[in-house]
Amino acid sequence: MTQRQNLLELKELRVDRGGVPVLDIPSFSLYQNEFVSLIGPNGAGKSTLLLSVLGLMKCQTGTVSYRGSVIGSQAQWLDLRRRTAMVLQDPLLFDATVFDNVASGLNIRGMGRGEIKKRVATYLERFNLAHMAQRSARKLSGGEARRVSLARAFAVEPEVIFFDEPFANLDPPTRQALTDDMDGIIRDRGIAAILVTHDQSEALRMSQRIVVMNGGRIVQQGTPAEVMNHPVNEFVANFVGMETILEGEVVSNNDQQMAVVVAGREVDTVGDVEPGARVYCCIRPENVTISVSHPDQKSSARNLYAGRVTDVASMGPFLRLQLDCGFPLTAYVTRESFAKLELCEGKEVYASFKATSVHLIRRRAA
Ligand SMILES: Nc1ncnc2c1ncn2[C@@H]1O[C@H](COP(=O)(O)OP(=O)(O)OP(=O)(O)O)[C@@H](O)[C@H]1O
Repeated sequence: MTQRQNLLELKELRVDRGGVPVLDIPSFSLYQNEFVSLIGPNGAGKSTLLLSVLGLMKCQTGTVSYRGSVIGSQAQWLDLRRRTAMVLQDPLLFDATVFDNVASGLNIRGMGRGEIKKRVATYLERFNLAHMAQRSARKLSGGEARRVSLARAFAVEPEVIFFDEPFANLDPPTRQALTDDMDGIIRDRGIAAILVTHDQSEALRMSQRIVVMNGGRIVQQGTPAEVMNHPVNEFVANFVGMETILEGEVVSNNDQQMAVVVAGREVDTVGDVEPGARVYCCIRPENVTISVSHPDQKSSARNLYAGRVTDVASMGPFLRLQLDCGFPLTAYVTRESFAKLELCEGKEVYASFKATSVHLIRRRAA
């Protein structure tokens, strides 16, 4: 197997703000072509981490390395910033035309006029802004302003891009369209990215790795399925909401009645994704029904699996069951049902859920 190339590396990074420690990262790496999402509650240190990576925040200790070299001098920080781009929640556009805003990063980098014109035209086109190139950036809607800010960031053709909540407060269709555009460019150009987001489905859809932060520390990191299905502690479990997230591949779609293969088993779902696509099937634990004998034919649940209880944990009025059905599945049962069904660890059960209970998210290519 080829070794993944380490692009950006943080070591022993500690940051204080207002005299209070807010970031403590013993080590963190971003690899070539990798898309990482940072999630965590307000004040977890996500934005501070992005600012520190670019040398925009004074660190008490620690190093930032890029392509194996520790960044030390001002010239090295400047070089790192020129190889990267950052998109913030507030688009922060200049009082100038859309064209001039998209060109601004290229002007700073000293690119020739002819080349700037060509480059800006390409990115205006990609973000569907060509028709408003001469409009004042001050007269744009929120969604249009975000497009300009994305076009400006991508126009410098960065090696790494950082996003700090770039789509917050946008309506879902606009958000979806922008993430699709952004995802396309990131893949085409092999750009590495770190996204700070409060939208977990966005993190699932876009990322190869999710990093969960709390109190200035990384509390868990892994593939979306690892983090969602195997939270390392109660904080992560509560924060991610403990859905079951299964990696699968669509094998058929007949009029939106779809079948997805997960760990060799078929899961029926409803949606519109083409066969061959890689997806996540997300199933909320409250939508899984448990029985100890084979349910009768009248059940409307299309998905039925024999499985075994592997773990039982208390969740307030419910008990949370971890099941092994050939794939991991989480279910909630009331204490009353738990007693009535005589459930316990090791018990053989049947788990069922409706096709409409499966929420599908398309996976990014690895
Ligand atoms: N200008 C500042 N001065 C002092 N402390 C600050 C300042 N900005 C942020 N902090 C503190 O630093 C810590 C980390 O904040 P940061 O903005 O990095 O968190 P975050 O995870 O990005 O939060 P959010 O999701 O709310 O944007 C918090 O405790 C915050 O109160």
